[in-house]
Amino acid sequence: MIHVAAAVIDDGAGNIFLAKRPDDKHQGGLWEFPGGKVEPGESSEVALARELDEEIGIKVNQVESLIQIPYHYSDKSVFLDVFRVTGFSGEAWGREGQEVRWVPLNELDSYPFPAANKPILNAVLLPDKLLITKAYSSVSGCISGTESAINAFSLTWFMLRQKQLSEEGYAHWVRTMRAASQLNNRRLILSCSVELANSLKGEALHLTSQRLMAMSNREEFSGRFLGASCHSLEELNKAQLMQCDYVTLSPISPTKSHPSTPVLGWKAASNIIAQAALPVFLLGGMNQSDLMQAKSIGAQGIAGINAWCS
Ligand SMILES: Nc1nc2c([nH]c(=O)n2[C@H]2C[C@H](O)[C@@H](COP(=O)(O)OP(=O)(O)OP(=O)(O)O)O2)c(=O)[nH]1
Ligand SMILES: [Mg+2]
Repeated sequence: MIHVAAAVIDDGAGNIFLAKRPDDKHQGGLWEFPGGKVEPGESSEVALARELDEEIGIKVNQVESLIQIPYHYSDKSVFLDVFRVTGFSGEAWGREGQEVRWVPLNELDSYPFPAANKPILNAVLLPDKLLITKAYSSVSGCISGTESAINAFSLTWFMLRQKQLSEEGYAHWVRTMRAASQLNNRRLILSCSVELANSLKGEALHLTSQRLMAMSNREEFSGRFLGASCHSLEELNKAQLMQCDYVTLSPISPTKSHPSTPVLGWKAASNIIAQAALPVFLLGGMNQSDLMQAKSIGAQGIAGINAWCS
């Protein structure tokens, strides 16, 4: 297994730094997050700083772990240890003659990357705080409640979970929310059947663990982001088999919405995340103050219904 440290660098204005791999190298001609092999005895962070100096001429002074991905190509196996660079000095350029580019977030998906990079893209495109709507009795109440939580916590994504609604009712709420002024420029994750999500042309769908376990092929969903609720390693493995783009892992701590469900706790969550090569949101009893700890055990971030109440 070749241990590689790679960097997601943003310019603070929503652009990500990419470099093109030379044609004659492994995965040549494809775009990459700059970085390279970790040398024996070197830590990933030290390797990252060395590689970014060598390849793109910047001095890194702050990084945050983003995601770790073991991947088996037919000719070699790599372990990508991916960091978000949160502080650096100097101006990034192609110091080895490679083509480089600052790419807007919404164009990242159109670049050809090595196959191992899909989870990195997902980790970059998904937020670290995810709102799951509580049950509302009217769509107008849902819109105003969701808008105020989104504004109060600067959220960009929300999942519309309304288990009390029929499929018809859910479709009606989605259409109404899409027409609503503030919510239509946030990213909506549907929580419904695959069939309904496809007919609503949803870009993102969250599966219950039952729907996940019943799914037989990723291609059943036609949108970009497929997520699923997981409560165990078995469900996580199924989510990875279905090439899910992210999962939620729950319940981490006791929660108002599921008071009698036994909790996983942080230790078990951390062990499950270590087996995950995709972004994991911790769910259940989470609130804002848990975000740092969640990231420190390798999670993408936190999700919650009651996490976003001031
Ligand atoms: N840097 C980087 N490597 C990636 C990405 N995705 C991916 O599959 N890889 C693979 C390709 C290579 O097999 C390996 C990285 O090796 P590298 O060629 O960058 O190594 P290096 O910078 O130390 O270069 P060299 O001294 O071996 O020429 O990881 C990515 O996004 N960034
Ligand atoms: Mg390299």
